Amino acid sequence: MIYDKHGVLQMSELNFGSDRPKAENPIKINDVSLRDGHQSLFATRGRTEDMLPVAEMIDDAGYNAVETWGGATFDTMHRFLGEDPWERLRVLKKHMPKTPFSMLLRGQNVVGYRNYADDVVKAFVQRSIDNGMDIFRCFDALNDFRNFETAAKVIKDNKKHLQGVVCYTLNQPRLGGEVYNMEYYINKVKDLIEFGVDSVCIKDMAGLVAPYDIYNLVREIKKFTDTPINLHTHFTSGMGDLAIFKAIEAGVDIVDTCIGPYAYRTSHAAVEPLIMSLLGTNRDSGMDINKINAIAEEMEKYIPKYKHLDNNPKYATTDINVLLHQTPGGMLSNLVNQLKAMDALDKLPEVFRLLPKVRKDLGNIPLVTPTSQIVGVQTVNNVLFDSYEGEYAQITKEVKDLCYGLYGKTTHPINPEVQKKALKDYPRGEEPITARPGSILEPEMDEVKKTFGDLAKDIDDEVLCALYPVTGKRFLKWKYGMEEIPADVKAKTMAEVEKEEELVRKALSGELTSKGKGNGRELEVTVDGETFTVEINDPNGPAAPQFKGRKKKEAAADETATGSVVAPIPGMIVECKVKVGDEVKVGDTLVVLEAMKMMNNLDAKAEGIVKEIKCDSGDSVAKGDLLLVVEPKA
Ligand SMILES: O=C(O)CCCC[C@@H]1SC[C@@H]2NC(=O)N[C@@H]21
Repeated sequence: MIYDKHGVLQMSELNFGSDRPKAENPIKINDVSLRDGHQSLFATRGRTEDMLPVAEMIDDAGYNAVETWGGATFDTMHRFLGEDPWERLRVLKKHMPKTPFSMLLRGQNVVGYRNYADDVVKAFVQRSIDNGMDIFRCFDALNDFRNFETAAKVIKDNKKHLQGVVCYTLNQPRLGGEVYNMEYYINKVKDLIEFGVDSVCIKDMAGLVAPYDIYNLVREIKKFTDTPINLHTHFTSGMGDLAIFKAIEAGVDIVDTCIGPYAYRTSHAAVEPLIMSLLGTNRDSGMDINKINAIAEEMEKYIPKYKHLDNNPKYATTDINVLLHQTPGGMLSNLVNQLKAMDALDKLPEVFRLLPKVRKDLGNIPLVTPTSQIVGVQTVNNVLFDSYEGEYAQITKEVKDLCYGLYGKTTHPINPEVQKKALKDYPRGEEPITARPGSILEPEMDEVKKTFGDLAKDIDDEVLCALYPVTGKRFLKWKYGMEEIPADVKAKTMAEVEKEEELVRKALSGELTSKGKGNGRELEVTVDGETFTVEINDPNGPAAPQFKGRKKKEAAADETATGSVVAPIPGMIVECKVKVGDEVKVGDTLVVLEAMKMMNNLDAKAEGIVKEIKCDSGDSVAKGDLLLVVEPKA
């Protein structure tokens, strides 16, 4: 008896434990907290040390699989956290030997933002397997499955699980093109099955799928295949839980969830209500809610370390606007941060307004890493540079590559005018290719070995450098003690986090004096001899104050001097292409600047001789920083 005579639910009567009768067709549940959960909520900054306390508990909870790696984790770990991504995989595997590990692999883009050569893809997948990976959720941002071929072969040769992904997106009716419909998705699923995948994932990376749409889609798929179907959706619009429920009703086999503290907003449905909602039904997961609850309570303890990374200033946990701009959560927070750094946050509405147009220009592609980044950043460039140089004045290298066909086949043809502009003087030629991109890319691993020499001590180091040459090199110097890990990269203890929170509290209550950043929103405070900058958000507003870290001295840029080349946007110097004394002509590339993961060539605007160089590979630069001086020809 679950209800008493008044119809009131008697919780004590429910058998919450995993010893309850097994359901007819139990839903299989994945946990994605340790990868997509913190990627979606906390800019992928989750540290291994905060995963270990729950690792064994998660391993014991009866999940189908646990997503521990891939996506943006590889990038953020070595770049921002000073952590070796391979080591995380090994350590987690030691603590979680029972549950299969799953990773998000961006097909030929691996865990980066461009298509890599086949030898890099092979080496990466092989080392992932050797280090403990079991299930490869393999996707391509254009749904061009030729980009799976190289990775799939290694996965299959090693008898690991290949989960093929169809990226789910919506039409933008205002802009025409009704391509993303039932027929499209059914054909894509059929293509995957023919490809030989072990399971299929419908990946709704932005949280767009409506409950009845997924219901109908799963029903249709179930008519022609027994291949297990996995739904991955985000909560963002608020439809996530409803979509999962309808998919379960339609017979979906596996769903992705997060544990409470890492769930909702731009992340995923929480596992707890799902387990409870299905209890006693034919799709009961069989999982023990008490075990999950214990994990949630442990995870809560570490949230103070990450709360400041949650950029959402709103009280609402849902955002229906995502159905219009369709930008995945991970990309949204990136856009906001970058516009902030450029003092251009007021341009965000304009970026959202133009984003669908840029998406259409670039072939009406799904927006998922790296295309979300490529389209988002190009839109930012169009907004910021448009006023004085016309649309597409600063085209990123990745847009040029996309126009050339280096990412694969776009859903619709690219706007010919944009394509022509992008491919002007493109080094591989001005005529786009139609072949599988990997088939024309020259091998890269030998060059990596030569370039990094003794610094890369093993194949894992080499693969890291192949994927991320500049930040990879910097990371290896930290790893082998050749350079000190900067303070803002090092992990903070809970005591330090608490001290920072205390500082912010004091700053807000007026106990600390402002050293006047002018606008009254930043305070410089000294505690125990250390100087900190504390950014104060509107104390009356809903957002928490943000701790910004140790104050850095920055040289003022000489923006006015003739021949000065300054950073037009903040970013990181990848390469300075010239040296002092070089003669340059208009259009010659002087510097390659990475901004928001995209490469921008900064070209000479006038003829002259390079007089001074003020930047080096790996330098972080702010907007307006002086990079070099070119003395104009008389
Ligand atoms: O924080 C960083 O700088 C690293 C990640 C940046 C890009 C992420 S990757 C996942 C998400 N999707 C995108 O297109 N961009 C973000």
